[in-house]
Amino acid sequence: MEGYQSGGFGSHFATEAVPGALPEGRNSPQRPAFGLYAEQLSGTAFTAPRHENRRSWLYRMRPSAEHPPYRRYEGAQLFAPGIVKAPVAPNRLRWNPIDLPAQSTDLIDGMVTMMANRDPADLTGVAVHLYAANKDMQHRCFFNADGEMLFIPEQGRLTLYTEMGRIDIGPGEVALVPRGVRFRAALPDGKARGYVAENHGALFRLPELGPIGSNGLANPRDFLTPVAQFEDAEGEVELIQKYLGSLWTTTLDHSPLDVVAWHGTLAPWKYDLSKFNTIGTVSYDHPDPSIFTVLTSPSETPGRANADFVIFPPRWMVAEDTFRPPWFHRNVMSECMGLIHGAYDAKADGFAPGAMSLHNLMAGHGPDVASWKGASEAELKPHKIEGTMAFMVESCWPYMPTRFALETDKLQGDYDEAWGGFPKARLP
Ligand SMILES: O=C(O)Cc1cc(O)ccc1O
Ligand SMILES: [Fe+2]
Repeated sequence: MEGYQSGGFGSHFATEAVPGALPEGRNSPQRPAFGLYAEQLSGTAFTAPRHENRRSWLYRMRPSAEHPPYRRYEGAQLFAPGIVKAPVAPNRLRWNPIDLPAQSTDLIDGMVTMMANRDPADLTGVAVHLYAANKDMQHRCFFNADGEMLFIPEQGRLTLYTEMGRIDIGPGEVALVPRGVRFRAALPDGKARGYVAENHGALFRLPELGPIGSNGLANPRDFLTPVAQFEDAEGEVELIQKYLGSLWTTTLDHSPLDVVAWHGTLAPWKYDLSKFNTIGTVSYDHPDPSIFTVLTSPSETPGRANADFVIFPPRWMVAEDTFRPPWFHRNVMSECMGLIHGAYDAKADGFAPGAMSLHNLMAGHGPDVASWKGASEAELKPHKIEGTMAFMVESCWPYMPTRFALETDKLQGDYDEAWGGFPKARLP
């Protein structure tokens, strides 16, 4: 845990990389130490209720206001290309994993937007991207004005050098970079592949626990926030941002990762999914997957999430007289799924690590024929599902796939066959 603060999800953190850099007793002294510039970074409206209010104060070597105008960024052709305007077919979709790039490609140029819903300017909705990269971001940084980014690695570690400190994650861990926070990514394994959920709406938070009580699911203290770490670097640095759905670039004469100290409640973090306290039935029936919610972004309608980040971790299955895998269902919410490793208990075939699926609202789905048959005939002993980690980004807004998602040869043309050939029920 060296290099991280474990004060708990959403805590008020305080950290300085140089002793004396963080002001005491006020946010904006007349002359901050060492000539640093004080800057407030808001994650919620100034007037958001206190328990939801998130902001941090950054003490940096130059104000981030000092930059030339942005112009359109012409790289990363598959990142935020805009959503196809054509009517969206009500079909279930599934994609094989994307290839690692043949040319040298960093995280930003290796981003591939698969689907999104709502316009980022509506301050709601979510976009889901894949990434595949084989090069560190060199002399360039990125930030997302459209939302917070949840990184979900599937292959290869990521080192995220952010304005607010450094985060190292690998497959099985996730990391969040708040809206607006600049970062660059290095790939310690030389290559990396994974998923990103980009949330334009209310900030991800831990779900209410209701009758579960005061412990369980993702426990607040397992979220790790970096300590301040900065770069005092002159020389050209390209700064790219995603803003209202498109990419923009400008050139600075220094690294924007020059925050020497910061304090506040808006901060990046990482979380090891193996720490999730998974709760399930110890009697009968398969509970709704909301019981596996790691993070939720509420919409304005109570109980109806703008985005839920849900995982399907290793767990004991003990339910008696129960069809144990996910049941057949039609959901008013829309479900985008991915797989980090292992196999998913509702899909015997065709859903490999790195793959993605989309079951939009009212699409009938559930176990494929082989999973249904296996689970219907299985002897119901206690059984441990091991070595797996699938996830879902569930949203109340139906997803629109991008043109790439609809045209790529990774799209499985035969996905509907997963549910072909169920034997008809025989009535007495
Ligand atoms: O469709 C899926 O595989 C995800 C899912 C899992 C589950 O256990 C119950 C409902 C659900 O949508
Ligand atoms: Fe589902």
